[in-house]
Amino acid sequence: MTRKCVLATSQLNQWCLDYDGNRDRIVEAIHKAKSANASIILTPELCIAGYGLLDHWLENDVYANSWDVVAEIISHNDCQDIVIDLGLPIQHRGCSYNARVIALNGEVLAIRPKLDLCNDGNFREMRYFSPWPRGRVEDYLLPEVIQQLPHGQMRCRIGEIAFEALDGSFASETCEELWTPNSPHSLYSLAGIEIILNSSGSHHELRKLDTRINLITEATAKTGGVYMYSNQRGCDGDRLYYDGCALILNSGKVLAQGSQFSLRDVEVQTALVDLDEIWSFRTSRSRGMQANEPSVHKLERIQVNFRLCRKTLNPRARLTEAIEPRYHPPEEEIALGPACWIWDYLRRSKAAGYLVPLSGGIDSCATAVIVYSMCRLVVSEIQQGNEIVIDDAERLASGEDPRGITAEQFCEKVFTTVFMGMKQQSSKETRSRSRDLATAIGSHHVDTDIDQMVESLQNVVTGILDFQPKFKVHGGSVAENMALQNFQSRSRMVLAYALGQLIPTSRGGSGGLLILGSANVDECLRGYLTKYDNSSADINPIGGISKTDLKRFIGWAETNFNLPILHDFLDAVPTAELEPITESYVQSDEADMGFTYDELSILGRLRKSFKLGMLGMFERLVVDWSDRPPRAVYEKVRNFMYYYAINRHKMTTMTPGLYLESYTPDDNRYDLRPFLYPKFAFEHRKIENMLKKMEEGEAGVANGT
Ligand SMILES: Nc1ncnc2c1ncn2[C@@H]1O[C@H](COP(=O)(O)OP(=O)(O)OC[C@H]2O[C@@H]([n+]3cccc(C(=O)O)c3)[C@H](O)[C@@H]2O)[C@@H](O)[C@H]1O
Ligand SMILES: Nc1ncnc2c1ncn2[C@@H]1O[C@H](COP(=O)(O)OP(=O)(O)OP(=O)(O)O)[C@@H](O)[C@H]1O
Ligand SMILES: NC(=O)CC[C@H](N)C(=O)O
Repeated sequence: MTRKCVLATSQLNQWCLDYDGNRDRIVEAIHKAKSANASIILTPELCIAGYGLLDHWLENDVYANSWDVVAEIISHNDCQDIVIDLGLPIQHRGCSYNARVIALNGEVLAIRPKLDLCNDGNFREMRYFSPWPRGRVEDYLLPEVIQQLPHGQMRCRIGEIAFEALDGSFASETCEELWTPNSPHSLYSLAGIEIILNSSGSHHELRKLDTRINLITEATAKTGGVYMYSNQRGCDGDRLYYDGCALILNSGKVLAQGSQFSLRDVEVQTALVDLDEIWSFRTSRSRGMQANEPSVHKLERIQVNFRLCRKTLNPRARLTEAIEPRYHPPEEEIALGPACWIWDYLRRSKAAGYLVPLSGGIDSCATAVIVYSMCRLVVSEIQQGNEIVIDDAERLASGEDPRGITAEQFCEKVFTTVFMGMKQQSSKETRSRSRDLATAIGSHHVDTDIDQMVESLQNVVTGILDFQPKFKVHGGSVAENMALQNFQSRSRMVLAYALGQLIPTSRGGSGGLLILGSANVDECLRGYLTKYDNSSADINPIGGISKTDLKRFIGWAETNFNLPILHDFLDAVPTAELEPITESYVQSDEADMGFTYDELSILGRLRKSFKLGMLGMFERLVVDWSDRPPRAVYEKVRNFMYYYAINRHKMTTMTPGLYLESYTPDDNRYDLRPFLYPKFAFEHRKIENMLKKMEEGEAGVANGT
């Protein structure tokens, strides 16, 4: 005898507060699962309202609306005869919980609130929800909308509960619970539970997927049993891209894996498993001894009068075989994650397209290539007949049928790039690199100069002050030199917004373009940007990426997107081109900053970690940069911290950027450090004392004393 059953998990592109859309996507997933003969379907964390509601979780409406949607789903014709595990917020006895409703045939079997809330980095669950105490189970009074369903059900159990169906058992754990040292799945496994359902709201970070898959693989390789993982996908209205990747594992082996980056709103993964195999995996004596601990037997179980192993299954059907998990290299993650995020943003904001001020440097080039990547994904989905993408693309193509369109043609419709040069400052190379990139990706390109704008501003200022500022190369002071540079960079921002507002109309369409920013993390931390220049935009797909990773991405795209022009961007010397080019002087970013980009990435990484103050940074780098004299290391740290401190105020105005690492500098949502700093005199004194001892020690070694 075997106990074969089909299990289904899902990844859904939910949108915060889009109750109707979210419900329809959940019902579609349930329909797909049933068509595959599944007996359980798992959905993402808090998927009824969307995971990233943030302070909306404080509104009463959200709780009531979520129950309305539960009632609609569990009484829907397509949602019968299958166990449904749904994510929603719950109010109970004066507290709010992040919870799951487990339902079957129009009845709520129980509610399972989250035990370990996620409160690190950008997660703020403790601001809205209380963690549910382990082991507690009590009665829950169901809302009227459920009481009025045909079952007339008044109450259900709420708490840490497992379920025993007629031929198999299952229990839920929610996202962060998997990431904690004492995960509940260990207890459930010792209690003999065969299927764990993990419903998640987990966002994409570069190089994170292997941590997620390793956690599940190690957990199930040790405990045995099936582990199902469901995750939200897409941009649900904020700075995160949730990266799906729904999984089904059995005892350490991956059976099914959903895509991590795709424009599909609903994806369902299924696997045919034999629950009897789990028993053969769990025969060790040491496990048996632990399973007899009294704590294991306290787990409350709900009896479910339902068979997971459907009689209609073909007895000769093959069990799902193990596969190798798929990981994208980080370069490809940059190409795909931000591209999916900006597609959701574009279709949901109903804007007419994007505009990128293209300078001929790496950062704006990377942003432009991400938009091109979005166009490639859209065209590929159109070719595969994705009706939702076709509808959105049709709107963006001013009503033209997008079937048969190429990525470059679509790019021309939705994407404008603008080179805004200055006659004395801009080189031929940056202008032609920008134009050549635009031609290669197909963007609608504007090549213009801003001399007139800048001169007008300069004339107004000169008139007011009765003073003519000069560049450094013409004998001007530091303040004059800086002001003249900032006239240009801030004028570009004004022109970018003016063009963004009018380009669609001037081309016979309507609406406005969203301006994409392209400030990278390292330059932000150093403050190497002008406040309210093109670093200020509507959204920034590369706001969470370091310069080093961006360069690797451009190298990857050169080959994988067949864009030879990208090689020229990699070879170019980074320059802001804000000072006049003379026979003997060309401005250089690295000379201006006082750091190479590699040094900046290292210093920036230490600042991003939140763990080290100035002293800690010095102590770390004096070891890592052991080939440099300690005083030279100190100078780098001291200068970096000087610029960090005087420029930190700029971070309060950073463009909302996609979080792609466990850090972004933008708008103090992630980085809650202040923006006005003293001069670190205390730290300087301390490090000077340390240096004195180090230098005396080194001199002593050199003298042999
Ligand atoms: N403590 C404080 N709290 C709040 N605001 C403060 C402030 N201190 C200055 N400010 C404000 O900030 C202004 C100064 O900041 P800002 O206007 O940005 O100007 P600032 O930082 O002085 O200069 C811009 C810097 O960015 C560099 N840059 C510009 C453009 C492109 C690139 C490139 O990446 O290639 C580099 C440029 O070389 C220069 O080092 C002040 O005029 C004042 O309004
Ligand atoms: N000549 C230009 N034409 C159009 N946009 C420009 C120009 N110069 C700068 N920008 C815009 O302003 C942003 C900030 O300029 P900055 O010189 O700081 O760029 P950067 O940090 O060197 O990066 P990039 O590699 O994009 O040049 C650029 O990313 C770009 O979007
Ligand atoms: N929603 C959560 O609990 C997130 C948990 C976990 N840190 C993750 O990123 O997947």
